Amino acid sequence: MIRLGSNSPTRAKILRSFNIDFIQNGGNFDEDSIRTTNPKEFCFMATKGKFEELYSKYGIEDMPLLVADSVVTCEGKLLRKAKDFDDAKSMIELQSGNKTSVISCMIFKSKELELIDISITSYDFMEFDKKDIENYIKSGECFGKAGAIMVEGFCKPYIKNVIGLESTAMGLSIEKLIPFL
Ligand SMILES: Nc1nc2c(ncn2[C@@H]2O[C@H](COP(=O)(O)OP(=O)(O)OP(=O)(O)O)[C@@H](O)[C@H]2O)c(=O)[nH]1
Repeated sequence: MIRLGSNSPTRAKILRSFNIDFIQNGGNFDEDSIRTTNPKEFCFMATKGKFEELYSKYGIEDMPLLVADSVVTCEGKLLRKAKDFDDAKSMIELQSGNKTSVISCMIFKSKELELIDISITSYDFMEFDKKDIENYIKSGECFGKAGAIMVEGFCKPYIKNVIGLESTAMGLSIEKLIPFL
C-alpha cells in the first residue's frame, strides 16, 4: 500500500490501471510560490514542495509516499493548468500543429529508498480541428490538466510523432516506478 500525495484523478487512474494499492491524500502546496519559469526547474521544485509538505504531515512510517508534478512546454513557454476558457484556448492553439513536451517529475520515498525521476514525453501534433477545439473546451476536459491537453483523449488523433511514455504525458511515469514497488 502506498500514499498517493496528489489530488490528481489521472494519477489515481494510472495507479489503479497498474493494480497498485494506494490511498490518496493530496496537499495544498502553492505552486505560485515558485519563482522560476524554466519548465524542468519549475516541475522539480513543485514536486519537491509537494513532497516536503506531505512528508512532514504523514511521514513514511505506515506507508511509502509518492508525489508528482507535471508541466507542459511549447515554444520554450511554461504551460501549467489553464486558469479559464481563454487561457485553455490559447494554450491549445499554441500546441496545434506544433511540437510540445510534457515534463513529469515524481518523488517516491519508502523506508528502503528514495526515487526522484524527471521524464519528458515529446509530441509532434497535427493542426487541431477548430470545431474539435471548441467542443473540447466546452466539455471542460481541458481543465485540471497541464497545458490543457489530454494525450489519451483530445490530442490522440492528432499525434504525428511521440517520444517517451504516455504515462509521463498523463502525469505519472509509472513504468519507472514499478521496479521499486
Ligand atoms: N488525463 C490527463 N491528465 C493529464 C494530462 N497531462 C497532464 N495531466 C494532469 O494534469 C495535472 C497537472 O497538474 P499537477 O499540478 O501536476 O497535479 P494536480 O492535478 O494539481 O494534483 P497535485 O498532485 O495534487 O498537485 C495532473 O493531474 C496530471 O495528471 C493528460 O494528457 N491527460
